[in-house]
Amino acid sequence: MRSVKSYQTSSNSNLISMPQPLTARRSAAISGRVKVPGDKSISHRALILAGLATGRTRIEGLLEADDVLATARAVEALGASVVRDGDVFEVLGQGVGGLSAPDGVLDFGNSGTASRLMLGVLAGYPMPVSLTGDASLCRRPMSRVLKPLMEMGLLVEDDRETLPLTVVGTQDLLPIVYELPVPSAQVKSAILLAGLHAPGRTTVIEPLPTRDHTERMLRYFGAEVDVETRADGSRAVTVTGDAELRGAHVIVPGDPSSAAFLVAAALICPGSDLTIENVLLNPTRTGFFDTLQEMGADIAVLDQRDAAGEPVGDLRIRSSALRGVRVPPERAPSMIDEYPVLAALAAFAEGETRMEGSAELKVKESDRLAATAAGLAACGVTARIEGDDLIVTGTGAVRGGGTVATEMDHRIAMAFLTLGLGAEEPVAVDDIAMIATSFPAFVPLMTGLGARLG
Ligand SMILES: O=C(O)C1=C[C@@H](OP(=O)(O)O)[C@@H](O)[C@H](O)C1
Ligand SMILES: C=C(OP(=O)(O)O)C(=O)O
Repeated sequence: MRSVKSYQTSSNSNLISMPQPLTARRSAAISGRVKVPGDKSISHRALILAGLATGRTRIEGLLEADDVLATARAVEALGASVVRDGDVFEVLGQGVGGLSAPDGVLDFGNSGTASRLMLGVLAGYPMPVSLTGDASLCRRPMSRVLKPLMEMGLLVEDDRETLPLTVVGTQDLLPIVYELPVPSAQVKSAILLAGLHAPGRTTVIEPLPTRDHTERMLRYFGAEVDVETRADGSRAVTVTGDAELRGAHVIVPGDPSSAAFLVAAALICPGSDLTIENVLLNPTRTGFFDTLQEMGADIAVLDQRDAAGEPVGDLRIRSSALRGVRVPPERAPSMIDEYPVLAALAAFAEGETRMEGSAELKVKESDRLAATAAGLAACGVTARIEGDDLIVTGTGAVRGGGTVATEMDHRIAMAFLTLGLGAEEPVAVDDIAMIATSFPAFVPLMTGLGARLG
């Protein structure tokens, strides 16, 4: 058994390291049968709920990437124990309300999800806790979670709205009804986690459905959660407070946001025939696959099944000629992390792809609208930003030949390495270090399937 405290990660140390550039070259078929690592969103939630549960939780398939290890360390720093036993992570939780003050600052590295969800947890504890992150995370907006949590009773020192910050929670949290001003599963989840400590019912109203892993997993651990879907498609999610969570057995399915890069590579490299096993197919996460099917992609879903409360299946992808499409704004939450790789694919399609209503992309690890448009321009692809929309003009072929600035963003790095596998000239990215935040095995896994990366 090994405690997570002994895991060293590359991104959250804030050490200045040398950039690690990498080049992608035009590749032949991407073929074989693979599994992608565990879903990042579900992995964060499994660790957090396990820490808040009484008794032992066993987590199979946890994503071992820097973002998730930041959550694991925070859960440990707050008094739960997290140990690895072979392929399974075992968490001994302290119960809702049973966590204790950490010795030092909680460092969330590059992870928006870890920091925002933990702010929701900390709202219920009357103790000062300081949170920080890397340069990218310290630029990202925290007011979106602090505002509702302050309505519930959280205090924030110095009125700060970005990390680093110090917060003090309370045992007397107020339950609230809160309508999300931005479609964000992180904000919804932070409020629901705080609601576990509040007496009565805490409700989050979401005009557009966002990923619902927190709701599903709260129920799985024994909390009372009601979801009402209204005629206009909005959802009211209510958690009943003073909840008790019981340790559970969680099985984390493969991450569709990581699978997206493999799918894209198989679509653009001629002669590919790739099967990805055990991919999470929760409908709040499948907007990318739906869009690809509209673009003419040959993707078959095989053997749909249930894995501990989440739908999963195997995907078989064969290389395909793609056509440009309009991606409507209401689809954005179900594919929010897949826009950079969709934009890369759109470059290989015939005709224009309009990705509408992508404002949230501006506040991710980088401004992904700007970084994607700049990367496409560096590769000779015509793309423009109109307001919150990204428009890519595909011609069926990509020149490549450029160096892409990844802006400390793992998804920009992986999207442009993928694009390079189909481009005429090699495509370099300036730094692959941040890939470790979500998909550390990306390069060896892709290389094993036939990708020319080096
Ligand atoms: O709740 C989650 O696990 C996530 C929600 C999304 O962020 P927002 O809530 O900011 O949209 C997504 O971009 C992120 O990668 C993971
Ligand atoms: C946006 C992402 O993650 P987070 O918000 O957790 O940093 C992502 O993984 O693309």
